[in-house]
Amino acid sequence: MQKAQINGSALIKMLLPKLESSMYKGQNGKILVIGGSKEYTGAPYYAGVSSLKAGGDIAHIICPEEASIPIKSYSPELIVHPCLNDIQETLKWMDACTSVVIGPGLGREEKLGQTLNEIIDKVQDNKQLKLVGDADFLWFISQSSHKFVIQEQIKQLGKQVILTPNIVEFQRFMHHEYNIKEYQKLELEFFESNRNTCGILDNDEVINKEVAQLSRAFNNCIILKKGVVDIITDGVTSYYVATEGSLKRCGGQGDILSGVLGAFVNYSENLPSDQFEQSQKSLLSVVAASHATRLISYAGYLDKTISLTAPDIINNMSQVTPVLANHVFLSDLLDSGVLFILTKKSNFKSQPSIHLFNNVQWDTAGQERYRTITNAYYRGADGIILVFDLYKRDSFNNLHSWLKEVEKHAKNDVHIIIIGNKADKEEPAEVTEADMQKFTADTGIQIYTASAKSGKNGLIKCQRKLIWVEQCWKSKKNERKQACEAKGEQRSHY
Ligand SMILES: NC(=O)C1=CN([C@@H]2O[C@H](COP(=O)(O)OP(=O)(O)OC[C@H]3O[C@@H](n4cnc5c(N)ncnc54)[C@H](O)[C@@H]3O)[C@@H](O)[C@H]2O)[C@@H](O)CC1
Ligand SMILES: Nc1ncnc2c1ncn2[C@@H]1O[C@H](COP(=O)(O)OP(=O)(O)OP(=O)(O)O)[C@@H](O)[C@H]1O
Repeated sequence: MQKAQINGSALIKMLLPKLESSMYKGQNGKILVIGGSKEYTGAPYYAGVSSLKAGGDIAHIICPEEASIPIKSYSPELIVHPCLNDIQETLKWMDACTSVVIGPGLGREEKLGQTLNEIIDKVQDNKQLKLVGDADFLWFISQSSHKFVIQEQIKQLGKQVILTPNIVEFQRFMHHEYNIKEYQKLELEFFESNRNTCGILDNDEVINKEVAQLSRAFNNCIILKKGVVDIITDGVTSYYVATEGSLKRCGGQGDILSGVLGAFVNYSENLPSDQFEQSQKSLLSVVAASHATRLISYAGYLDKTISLTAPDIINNMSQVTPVLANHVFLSDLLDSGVLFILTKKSNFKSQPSIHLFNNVQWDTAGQERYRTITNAYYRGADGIILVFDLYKRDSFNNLHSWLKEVEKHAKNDVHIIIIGNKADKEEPAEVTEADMQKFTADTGIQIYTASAKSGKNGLIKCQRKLIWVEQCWKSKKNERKQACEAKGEQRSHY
C-alpha cells in the first residue's frame, strides 16, 4: 500500500547549513569518531571522512594506538588521537566536539565495556551532544557482559542517542526467534510498492512494529534500522526511506552512513520551527541522512556497478552532496521531484556541482553507450539539461540522439534546456548562430549559450547559475508553448 510521503530532498535542502563569509571553523560541526582496532582501520576512516564530506568542519578520531598510524596515513584531514585506552584524554576530546559516532571498527574486547560506560556518562553530562552508535557499539549493547549497564545508560539518554543496526545487529536485540529471510521478504515487498520515496510509517506496520518497540524499550532513543528500506523511529513517530541505494553491498556503507549522520545531527536546528515540531527535528535529520547516503551510494553504483567500493562512494560525495542541494533548489522551481542534469563529461569540469550525470558517451555512430544507466536517470527526471560544446560539431549533432532518448524514456512533461558551452572563447565557434537557429526552427527548442569556465551568462557561481537556469526554464516553457500554438498543436504540457 502507498504511504504518506515526504520530500527527502527538500528536507536535505532545509537541513544543510547555508554557508556565509562570516562563518568560523567548527560552526558546522566537530565530529568525534570513536572506533578502530588492530583489524579494522578502514571503518573509522570512512565515518570520519564522510562526516567532513557531508558538511562537518572538523573530524577527530579516537582509536587505540595500533590503529592510529594507518588511519593517519589514509588522510591528513582527520585529527587522530591514539588515546582510546586513556579515558581522561578521550573525555577531554568529547568536550571539544558537537557529535560523537561510536563503534565503527571498534572491536569487541571485553575491557572496552568500562570505557564505553564512561563515554556514555559523559554524553549524559552534555545534553547538546548527540551519540550515533553503530557496529561494535551495538554488539556491546546487545551481547557483551556489560550489556545491562549500557542498556540502562542508553535509556537515560533517550533521544540523544541514534542507533543504526543492520538486520543482523537488529536481530541480536530480539528475545525471540527472528527470521531474517522472512523479514527481508516483507521489506522487499514494501520497497517495490514505495520505491524511491520517503514517508511516514505506521508504528504497527509489519516491517516497523519491532523497530518501534525497541526504540520504546530504550526510552524512545532514535533507531535507524538499515536495510532494503531504512526505518527511522523514536517509537512514537516513524519514517521509511525507500530511496534507491547501491545494489553492490560493499563493506563500509554503514560506516559512511554513520559519518553522514554524525554531521547531519548537528544541523537539526536548521529546520524551520514554523514547519517542524521541535520533537521531530532530530528524527528528521536522521531521515535526511539516510536519504542522502542512499542517493550518494546509488550515484556511486551507477558509476562503478560491481566494482563499487566504499572509497568510490566517499569520493563521489563532493560531487553529489552539492548537487543534492542544487537538485532541491531546482526542484523547487519544478514544483516537485529531483532534477537530473545530463551533460557531456568534458564540458563541465569546472562545474562539478551540476555534474551528476557525467559518464555518458556517444560513439561515432551516435549510439549511446551505458544505455541502462541513462534510462534509470531519465525515469526520475523532472528536468533535463543537455550541454554541448560550441567548438565540437559532433556534440551539437548528437543533440538529436539525446532528444530521441529523452522522448523515448523520460516523462511526457519533462522540461528541457539546451546549453552551448564555452561561449567565453573569442574565436569563431564550430557551431554557428545559424546552426542553432535552424535547430530551434526544427525542434521548437531554444538553445542558450554560456560558459562553465568564465561564468559567462551566469553559469559559474552556484547561486547565479541557478537563477539563470530558472530564467531559461521559464522562458523556455513559454517558447515551447508559443511554438506549438503557432503550429496549431495543443499539448497538456510544454
Ligand atoms: N574496512 C573496514 O575496516 C571495515 C570494518 N568494518 C567493521 O567490521 C566489524 C564487524 O562488522 P560486521 O558487519 O562484519 O559484523 P558482524 O560480526 O555483526 O557480522 C555480520 C554478518 O552478518 C552478515 N549479514 C549482514 N547483512 C545480512 C543480511 N541481510 N542477511 C544475512 N547476513 C547478513 C554479514 O555478511 C556479516 O558476516 C565492525 O567493527 C565494523 O565496523 C565494517 O564496517 C566494514 C568495513
Ligand atoms: N538492500 C539495500 N539496498 C539499498 N541500500 C541498502 C540496502 N541495504 C542497506 N542499504 C543502505 O546501505 C547503507 C549501509 O547499510 P548496511 O546494511 O550495508 O550497513 P552495515 O552492514 O552496517 O555496513 P558496514 O559494511 O559498514 O558494516 C545504508 O544507507 C542503507 O540504507
